[in-house]
Amino acid sequence: MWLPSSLTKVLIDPEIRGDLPKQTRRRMRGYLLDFLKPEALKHYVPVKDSVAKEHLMRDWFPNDQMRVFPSVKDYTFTLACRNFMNIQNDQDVKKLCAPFANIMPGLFSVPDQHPGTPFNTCGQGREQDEERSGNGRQRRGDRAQDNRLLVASHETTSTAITMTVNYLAQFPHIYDQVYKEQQEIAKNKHDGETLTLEDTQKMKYSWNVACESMRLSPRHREHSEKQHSGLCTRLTRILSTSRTQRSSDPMRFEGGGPVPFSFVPFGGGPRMCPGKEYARIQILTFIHNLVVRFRFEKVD
Ligand code: HEM
Repeated sequence: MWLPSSLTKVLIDPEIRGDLPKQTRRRMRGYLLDFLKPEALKHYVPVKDSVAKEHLMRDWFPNDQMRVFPSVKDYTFTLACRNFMNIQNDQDVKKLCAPFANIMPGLFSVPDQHPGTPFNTCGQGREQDEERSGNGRQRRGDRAQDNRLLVASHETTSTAITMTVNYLAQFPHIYDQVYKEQQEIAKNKHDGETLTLEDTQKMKYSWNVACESMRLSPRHREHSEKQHSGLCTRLTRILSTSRTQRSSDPMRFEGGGPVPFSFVPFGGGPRMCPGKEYARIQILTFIHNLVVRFRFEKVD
């Protein structure tokens, strides 16, 4: 059960929760926009492509069945560590992953300090995180900034990828069209050549499918609100996205796209999610590598 955001607000340490004063929020948005400009995105695509390949070959290839969400979270977490914290070594990513996994559930829990509760475990995760970065070595503000970026970029995109895989597994005729589009891109690559930003721009149908998966999943919306907790509560007060158009058709995103505010997984207006393009290339590189290598069906 999700707790209403007004309740979570009073429970969480503001530094973790990301409920920022207006000025800090603006500064962070400026910093992020710089980080996420097209030149930067261009460099992220080959990295995301290689990490997706490695991830699928290592974690998916040996298995007949996969639990998609936990596995995709490893992929997005590795990328967030590489892109935002410059942590390149897999062992270091793993070290950070455990305390971070403990922090996440505690952010949205009842403040019960008893051992074993999510809130208590969250505190321990945070201490480990402080130990990792060394109290003197990394300023508290910088660490909070890193944590916010990790939270904002990591679970939202893994939820979107999971919903897209779920959608593709449910609708074989849509899977076939995505496969065709991705094969078209794959067949023009030589061995070892990575995807580029231009390639992701050609993945129009696949992006429509990802958008449709996000739109059809109110859980996704709740999830991104949870993960961006404090960063994105404004829109929820005026819109219920789970009530917007419900019939399934990825082609609605063609041409001028759906009517304004009928599709708002990234919010809208001046506070619209600055990570949209980053999320788009992350989702598409994963889907590309998945569909050109695997056929899959839903077990549960
Ligand atoms: C599928 C993935 C994602 C979804 C669905 C999503 C969704 C959202 C939504 C709904 C908002 C609130 C917008 C509003 O209030 O109008 C938001 C804000 C925000 N998002 Fe995302 N997001 C995603 C990925 C990301 C990524 C990858 C990053 C960072 C790299 C990011 C960083 C942020 C930040 C910093 C804000 C606050 C912006 C502000 O208040 O000015 N998001 N996001």
